[in-house]
Amino acid sequence: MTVTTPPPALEVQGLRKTYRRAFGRGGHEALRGMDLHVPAGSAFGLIGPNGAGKTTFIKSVLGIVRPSAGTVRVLGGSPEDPAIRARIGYLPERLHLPGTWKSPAFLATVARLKGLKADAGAHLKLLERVGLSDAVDRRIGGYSKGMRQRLGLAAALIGDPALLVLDEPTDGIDPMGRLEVRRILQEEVKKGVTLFLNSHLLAETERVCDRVAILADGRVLREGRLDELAKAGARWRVRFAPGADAAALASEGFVPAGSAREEGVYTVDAADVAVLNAALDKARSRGALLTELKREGADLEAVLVGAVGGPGVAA
Ligand SMILES: Nc1ncnc2c1ncn2[C@@H]1O[C@H](COP(=O)(O)OP(=O)(O)OP(=O)(O)O)[C@@H](O)[C@H]1O
Repeated sequence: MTVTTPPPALEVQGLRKTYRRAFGRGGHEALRGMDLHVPAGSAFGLIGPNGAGKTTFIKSVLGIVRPSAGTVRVLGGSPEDPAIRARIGYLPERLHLPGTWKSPAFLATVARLKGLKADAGAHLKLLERVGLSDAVDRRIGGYSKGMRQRLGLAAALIGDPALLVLDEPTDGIDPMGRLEVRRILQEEVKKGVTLFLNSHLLAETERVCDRVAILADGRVLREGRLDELAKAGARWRVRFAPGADAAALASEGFVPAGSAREEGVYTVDAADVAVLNAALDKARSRGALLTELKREGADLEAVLVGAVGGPGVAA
C-alpha cells in the first residue's frame, strides 16, 4: 500500500511585498523575503509586533494582495486557482458585513461565491455551532462585535475547508465565547483541517496552536513547534539560602522573583543545562548557596520577547 503524504498547507519562499507610494516615490517593504512551511493538519500561529507584516502575509497567500517577489503554494496549488480558493475558509481582520441582511442570507451568498450550493439546513447548523441560533431573524447591522466575529467564523467554515485562515478570530468575543471558538477550532484540527491563526492574544495562540512563527519587520525570526521554542527559552526559578548577595547575583543574570516573604528567590534564563550550571557556578563563587531549583519553561510571551526584544511587542 502506498501512503501519499498531502502537500504542505502553505509553502512560501522568498516572499516580498512592497507597497508602492503614489507617483512612484519609493515604497514600503512590508515583507522582506519570507520563507514559511505550514505542514498539512497543523495548527499554526503567526505572531509578531504591530506592523510586522502578518496581515500582508495572509493576504498574499490568499491571492488578495499580489506579492512583489517570491513563490506561494497553497494546498499544493496556486492561491489564484478558484478550485484551491474554494478549499480555504478565511476570516479577515476587518469583516465587512451587509447590515440590512440576516445571517442565513449572508451565508447563502458566501456559499455561492465559493461556487457551492447554498444549503439552508447546513447553514443553520453552522449558525448554531457558533452560538448564533437565537439571532438568525435579526438584521446583521444590530449584531455586537462578538456576534459579527461569530458570523465571520461561520462563513469561514462553509463548505468544510481544508485550510482555515483566521485573522484575529476572537477579536471582540467575551471569555466564554472565546472558549467556544477555541473548542470549534480544536474540533476542526482534530478532523484534519489545517489552521493558520493570526492573533494578538498569545494565550489564545498558545492554547490552540502546536507550531508558531514569529514575524518582525517582514521577516520570520523564529519558527517551530511551540514546545521546542518554549524549551529553547527556558526559565529557571532558583532559591538561595538567606544572606546571598543580591547585587552580585543580579550582575550574573539572576532576577529577584519572589514576594517580600520569599527572600532569596530568583529567576534566571538559560537556553540549556550547561548555561544554567555556568550561571549557578558563578552564583556559588560569589557565596550564594542553592537550596531549590525548578524549571519554569518559557511562555509564548517570553519566546516572543526573546526573539523580538523589549517591551510592547505582545502583538
Ligand atoms: N495598503 C497598504 N499600503 C501601504 N502600506 C501598507 C498597506 N497595508 C499595510 N501597510 C504597511 O505594511 C506594514 C505591515 O502591515 P500589516 O498590516 O501587514 O502588519 P500586521 O503585522 O498585520 O500589523 P497589526 O498587528 O498591527 O495588524 C505596516 O508598516 C503597514 O503600515
